[in-house]
Amino acid sequence: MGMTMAQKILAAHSGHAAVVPGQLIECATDLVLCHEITTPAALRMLEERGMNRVFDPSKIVAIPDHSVPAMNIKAAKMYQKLKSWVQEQGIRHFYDVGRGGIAHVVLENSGLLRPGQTLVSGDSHTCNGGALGAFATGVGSTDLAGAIYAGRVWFKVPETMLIRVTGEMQPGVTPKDLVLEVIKRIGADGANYLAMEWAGDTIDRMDMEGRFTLTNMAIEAGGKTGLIAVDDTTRAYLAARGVTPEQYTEYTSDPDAPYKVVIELDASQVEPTVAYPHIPSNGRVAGTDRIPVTHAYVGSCTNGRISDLREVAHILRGRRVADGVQMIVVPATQAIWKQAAQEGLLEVFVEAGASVSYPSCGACLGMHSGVLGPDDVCISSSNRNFVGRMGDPSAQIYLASPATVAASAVAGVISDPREYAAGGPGAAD
Ligand SMILES: CC(C)[C@H](C(=O)O)[C@@H](O)C(=O)O
Ligand code: SF4
Repeated sequence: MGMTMAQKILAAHSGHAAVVPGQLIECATDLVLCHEITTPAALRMLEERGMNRVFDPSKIVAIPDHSVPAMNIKAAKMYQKLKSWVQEQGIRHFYDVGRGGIAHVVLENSGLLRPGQTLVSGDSHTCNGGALGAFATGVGSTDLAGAIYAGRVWFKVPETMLIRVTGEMQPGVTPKDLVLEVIKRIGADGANYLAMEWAGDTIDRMDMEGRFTLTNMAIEAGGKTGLIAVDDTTRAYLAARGVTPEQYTEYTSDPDAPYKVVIELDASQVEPTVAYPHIPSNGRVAGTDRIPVTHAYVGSCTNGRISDLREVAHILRGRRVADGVQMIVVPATQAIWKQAAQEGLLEVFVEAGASVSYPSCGACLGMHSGVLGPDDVCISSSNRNFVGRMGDPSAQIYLASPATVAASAVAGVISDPREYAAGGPGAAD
């Protein structure tokens, strides 16, 4: 019996020639990503036991991103804790405020995360990194403490769900719509503890940014991680970041790999999709109900990348955000912010009446910089629409692609972005 990519990576990190789904292994971690929300708890555990050390300072990547710049004293203390630990332990890969941004997106772009590696972090969207052919997953603070101290974690080897996507996406349809469609089909627990491996000609043609959007949302279906095999697109992406093929290992699933389930998706049949409150699996076709919105948010580790911002600018150029709608655009990292500025995208957003914010998780999880009030209705490019996720529990969150968010911001009601192709409603020319 062959092995899946997930099995092969885990076997290589646990000293076994082969592993089988369900097997408990002790696995070496190549990278540990640390942010200021969950790391302090892990550090406290280690300190209380006199175990305050790191297994390898060059394999820890520290990036404050959730509550930065600090909005209150508690947040300032968490940031201080991360920063003082970084200094005390000689951690080299520290992306301070002003030099980083949302951790998952900073990491994917850094050249530090490479195919064949294992990555853990105290953050559920660590699965994002799986688009690079790495086994990347979120862990709790106790496992995080173990990883920081010993560079090892316990895993149960997951079974794999193969999602084979074929065909051309219609214009106006994006990877976000594909992943919302898959989660709608399988349910928010449809991939519980499964590795979600994406393949097929649609994925082969997709750029890395779109692939990260797919693997990022594995956790919204309960997945242990998302995975995409390395191809020329991945290799070129890594080469552009100075990573050479000798620095990584490519794993692919065997033809007779034991997939638990195979999902077939015809991309040409997928429409712009919106996940209605309060669960990401509650997808419907965008614009079916023209629901009035008070807020529009573009950002997060799912959809705050440069290609997302370009799509938003494409719709906003020459148009205005509807009166009564507060739109915020949050480039995911400093580098993306700079790129967006150079391309004139930020000017388009400001001209349209949107507010451009500094890179952070703030609005995505209702911490700062865009918290929703009672009964607010937000169309969001993020990944979670749980009760209270972005602020008041009575607020309603609808998840969608950046294009759908932009179209809805202009219309003032949830809309199909295909109506906003050049020359559509409100266009300047
Ligand atoms: C704060 C953090 C632990 C959390 C997570 O793990 O996902 C956050 O990033 C989120 O998206 O809800
Ligand atoms: S952007 Fe949102 S989903 Fe991503 S890590 Fe930050 S809070 Fe979590």
